Amino acid sequence: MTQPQVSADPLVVRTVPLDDPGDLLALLPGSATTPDVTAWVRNGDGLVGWGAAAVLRPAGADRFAQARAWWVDQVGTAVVRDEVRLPGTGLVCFGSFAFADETGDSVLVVPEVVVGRRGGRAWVTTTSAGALTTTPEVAPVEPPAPPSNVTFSDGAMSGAGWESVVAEAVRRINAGDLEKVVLARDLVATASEDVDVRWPLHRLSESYPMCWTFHVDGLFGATPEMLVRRERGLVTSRVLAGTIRRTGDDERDLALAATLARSSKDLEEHEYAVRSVADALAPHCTSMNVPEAPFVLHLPNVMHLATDVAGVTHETDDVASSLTLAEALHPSAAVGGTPTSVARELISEIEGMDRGRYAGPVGWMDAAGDGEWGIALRSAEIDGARVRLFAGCGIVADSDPAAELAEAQAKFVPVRDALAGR
Ligand SMILES: C=C(O[C@@H]1C=C(C(=O)O)C=C[C@H]1O)C(=O)O
Repeated sequence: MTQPQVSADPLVVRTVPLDDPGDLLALLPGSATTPDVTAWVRNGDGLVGWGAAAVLRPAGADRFAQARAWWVDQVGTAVVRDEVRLPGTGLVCFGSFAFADETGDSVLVVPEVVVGRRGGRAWVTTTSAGALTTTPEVAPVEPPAPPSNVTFSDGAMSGAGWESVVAEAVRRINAGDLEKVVLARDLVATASEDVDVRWPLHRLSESYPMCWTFHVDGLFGATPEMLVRRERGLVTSRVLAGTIRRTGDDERDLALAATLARSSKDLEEHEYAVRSVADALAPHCTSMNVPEAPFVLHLPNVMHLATDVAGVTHETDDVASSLTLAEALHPSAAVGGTPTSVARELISEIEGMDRGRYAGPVGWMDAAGDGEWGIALRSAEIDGARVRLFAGCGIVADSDPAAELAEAQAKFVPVRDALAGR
């Protein structure tokens, strides 16, 4: 296990207002010189960062507890001057957590520079251990180069191999072992040179502006699913489960959306996911609103059944509150299954790969306990010239392996396209 790194000096943090810096992603410096660029952007708003003033690499079943303890320590010792005072100003960290308890490393990073924008207001935060640094100039840099000569190949399993794993899961469900399990597969993209993560980030945020485009320590993607957002006591979660592929023909897609909203298989799968989120949030909330029926979320590649769950939390003195909630929710039935423990065991028994940080919480938090933790979906892990893409599907009693494979293919599309040149 990687030992947690604790910086000895307290963090010195300063946030000042900024004139509109334009496209946040265009500010990220070249990844060859600054590998630690971080991003969390949706519809043009969000946070981007670079450099690492403090880093923690927790692992194992208590990775969230380690992360919380570290954050409580950082918040308790940091010297902060915040002239903007919005969620995401002052001391902030980005994080990305392993899906499983047994495998994979997680990471939390406090960037040296964070630039944020929210509702027409922008700011820059500088953080360093021990001494105050000067506020850097914030300006767009040279755009990144596209990945070169990208080829794709199967990851741990071929499509046919994965279909037989799905068929095995359907057998287990019909034997009464569990109700739902989410199974994923990976795909490997290989380029002829190291991939600059800023390229796919730009492409993803352009093509999927309604999703949260993220990058933390090599894991990037554009997720449509918000595990939990906490903002001044208001807690929200966007639950997705139940998917249909788009055809590109708007009229036909509308008809398909109506079919999705009536499909008992998809409604059942969705219900498990909503229930798992509502049950996990309930102990942390004084009041909650769980809509009775889902809406259909239209994305360029797929449509999902979606439910926005909202609640009010009474846990106002927890500086890691958003992470406490993310831990309580992970893994929801949207990425694990029902019952959770049986589904987790089945995933590690038959999926045949390590998910790493795919399908784990990814996002940011500040020193007030506010933050946003998405589920790292439509994502990939970048390692030099090699990029590992992930996609998964919820399997229930009447799932068809071939249809699930096609659904997984559709979920690879965002990152696949983002790795292509223009
Ligand atoms: C597991 C993934 O997606 C999840 C599974 C869904 C489904 O099975 O219908 C829909 C949205 C996500 O909650 C993925 O994108 O990899």
